[in-house]
Amino acid sequence: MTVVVNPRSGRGRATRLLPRVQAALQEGLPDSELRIMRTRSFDDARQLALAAVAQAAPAEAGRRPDVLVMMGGDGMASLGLNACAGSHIPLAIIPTGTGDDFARGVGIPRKPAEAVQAIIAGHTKMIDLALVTGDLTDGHKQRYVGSVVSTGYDAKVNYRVNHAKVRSYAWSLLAEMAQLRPLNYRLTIDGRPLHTRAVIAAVGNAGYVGGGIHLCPAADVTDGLLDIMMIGPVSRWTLIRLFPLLFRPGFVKHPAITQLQAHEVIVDGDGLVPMADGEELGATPLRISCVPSALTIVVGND
Ligand SMILES: Nc1ncnc2c1ncn2[C@@H]1O[C@H](COP(=O)(O)OP(=O)(O)OP(=O)(O)O)[C@@H](O)[C@H]1O
Repeated sequence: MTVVVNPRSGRGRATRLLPRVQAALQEGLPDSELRIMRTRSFDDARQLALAAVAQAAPAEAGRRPDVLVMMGGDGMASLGLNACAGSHIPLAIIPTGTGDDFARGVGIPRKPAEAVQAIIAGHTKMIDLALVTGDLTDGHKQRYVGSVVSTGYDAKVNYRVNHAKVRSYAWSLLAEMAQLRPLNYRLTIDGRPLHTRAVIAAVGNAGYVGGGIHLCPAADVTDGLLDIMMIGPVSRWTLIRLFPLLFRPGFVKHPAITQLQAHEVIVDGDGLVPMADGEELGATPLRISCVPSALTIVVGND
C-alpha cells in the first residue's frame, strides 16, 4: 500500500493527521507493507502516484491487490483517479482537503479516521469517470474527471478565487454575482445540438463542486451516464435565492433549471472558463464522455 500525502492539503491538516493515520493503518493491516510518500509539489504527487500504480501488483488468490491511497483534497483525488483509471489497482482517498467533493460524491467517508477504517475493511466498488478530451490546461489532450465539469457562474467564482491575491470564496461569489450575465452555450448532447443561454451549465459524473454544492443532484457514479445541470438566464436575485438551496440535500425545482442525462456532451460557447477539481480544465470545445466502470475505489460501508 502506497500512501501519497499532500502535507499542505486542508491548510496543513494532512500533516497534523498523518501520524495517527499511519499508526491506524499499521495496526489495522499488520501484514501490509506500508509506504508513506510526502509530496513536495503537485507534479511530484503526480509522478509518485503514477509510479505507485506502475509498480503495484494486482489481486492474486488469497491476497488483496496493492492499493494507491491519496491523502489530500480534490487535487490529489484527481491525480489518484487518473493514475488508477483503467488499471486493476484500487484507489483509496483519505480526505484532508478543503472541498473533498470527489469523496463526498462517491461514498468515501469524509472523516479521515473513518476513511482509514474503510481502507482496513477493504470494500471496493467500480465507478464511472468522465473522460475530458480537448486542449487541456495541463498540456495533455485527455484527462479523467471524477466529479463535475463546471463552466458557468460557479466556475467563474472558482477561477476568481484561484487568481485572487487574497483567496476569499465569499468575496468572489459577490464579485461574480455583480457581473452576472447569461453565457451563450453551444452544446452537443449525444449528437444533438443544443444552443442555449445559461448562467450555469455543469456536467457531472458525481454530484458535488465547490466544497459541497450539490450541483448535479441526480448524478450516480454507477449508471454509465453523465448528468447535465443548467440554470437558464435568470436574474441575479433569482440566482441568489437558488444558490444556497444547492447546498442542501434533495432536488431544487425551478422553471429555469434543466436536468438531462447523456453518454457524451461536447461543451462549447462564448467566454466559458471550464473548471474541474478546483482547477482550470482547458479551452472549449471540450468533449466529455462517460467511461463506465473505469475505476475501482475503496468505499465505506453503505
Ligand atoms: N507538497 C505539495 N504536494 C502536492 N500539492 C501541493 C503541495 N504544496 C502545495 N500544493 C498545492 O496543493 C493543491 C492540491 O491540494 P489538494 O487538492 O490536495 O488540497 P486542498 O486544495 O486543500 O483541497 P481541495 O482541493 O479539496 O479544496 C495544488 O494546487 C498544489 O499546487
